[in-house]
Amino acid sequence: MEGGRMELECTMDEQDVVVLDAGSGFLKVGFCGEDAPRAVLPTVMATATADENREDEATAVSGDAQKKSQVFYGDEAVLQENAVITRPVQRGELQLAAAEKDAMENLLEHVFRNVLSVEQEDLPCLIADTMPLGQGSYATRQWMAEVMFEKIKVKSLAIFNTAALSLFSTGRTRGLVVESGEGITQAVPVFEGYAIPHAIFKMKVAGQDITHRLKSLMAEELGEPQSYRTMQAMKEKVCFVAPSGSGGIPAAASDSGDEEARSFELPDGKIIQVGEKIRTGATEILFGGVEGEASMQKICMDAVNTVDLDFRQDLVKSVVVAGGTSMLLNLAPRLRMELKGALAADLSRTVEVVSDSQRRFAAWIGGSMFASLSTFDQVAITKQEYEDGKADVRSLVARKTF
Ligand SMILES: Nc1ncnc2c1ncn2[C@@H]1O[C@H](COP(=O)(O)OP(=O)(O)OP(=O)(O)O)[C@@H](O)[C@H]1O
Repeated sequence: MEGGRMELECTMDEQDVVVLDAGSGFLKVGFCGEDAPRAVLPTVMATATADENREDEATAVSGDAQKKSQVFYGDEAVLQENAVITRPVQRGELQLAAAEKDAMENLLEHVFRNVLSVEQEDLPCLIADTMPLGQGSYATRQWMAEVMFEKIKVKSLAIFNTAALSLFSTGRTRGLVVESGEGITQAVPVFEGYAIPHAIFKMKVAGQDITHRLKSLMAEELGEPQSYRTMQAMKEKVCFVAPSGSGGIPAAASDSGDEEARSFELPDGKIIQVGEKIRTGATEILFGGVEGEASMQKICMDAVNTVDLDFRQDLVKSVVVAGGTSMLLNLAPRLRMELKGALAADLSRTVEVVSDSQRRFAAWIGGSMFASLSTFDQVAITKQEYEDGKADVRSLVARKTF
């Protein structure tokens, strides 16, 4: 290994390993060795009370004999209007309340049975977890292990930190991973493939907050509110990061440039042109301005300042952006500029922000690559180990997840 980069020996195994990354917004799932997830669906379950008079609905009978409830997952779930919506992962953490656990378990069963259409039993599985291994993640990892072995009946299970996997997808083992998804943005120092828990800094400002900010800016502009889904699509199409901060954009922005890049079709068919102030104003919250929350550059600085002096150069040389929100145009150069201005001279000179083309699904892709290696079998918890360690699954996940 040289300078934190390593040779990736992708020794393909014959076996299919299911690779799963369930984020606050989207669940990514597919098979090892593939370069993209087979399916990406909202991490959402909706339970609607069905109209009793409608005979044509496929229903699940609830406890109440009078009522029937219908369950939807993913894209179908977010479209439901009069339904109880459950989002089991919030701000990057699997919620352990009964309703959320129930939703996650059902969602996993749905994914294995209907989305992947695989024989449910006896498949190895790799799960990406946003929370690093440590006290805070033991309970969720224990619950995941129980569900995967007892309900999904996997053959073996490995759980890895998303940041370590994202870094792995770039061929590096040392670096500062800046993950920004739907619910959480975090700066995670990774050393020789391991996330360093005490040096992780987070902020609750990510894709969902940009979407909400855009929603309110557009409601003012159009005089009527648009749905979250519409605003999410608009964000992904027209928003970008101001190269040098909001201060760099003139008050009366010229709105010049590519007309296609700033136009968006509303659900009613009307095509609007979105001004530069809105396109960059919504994303500016990543760099400060949300009360009580840090900025992307602050969490990076905190992470760098928390690790050993010897390791700081390695970190700033490989600041790797990952997650859906890192797809925003100009995010990497802006972060580099902010860090250059904030770091001490010796570190500022070497700072480099890596923005791979596959960054949106970096954690999933890293998982897909790792699960293809022959070492996967050596690190995964086998069904036998789970059965033997059942009395203390917590200590099993503490010992055998990463
Ligand atoms: N091209 C794009 N431009 C801007 N944002 C994008 C783009 N593509 C995806 N996103 C945003 O990325 C977010 C989803 O990213 P990702 O799938 O990494 O999050 P997650 O894993 O569900 O959440 P988290 O990691 O926070 O728990 C959404 O907010 C989505 O709108």
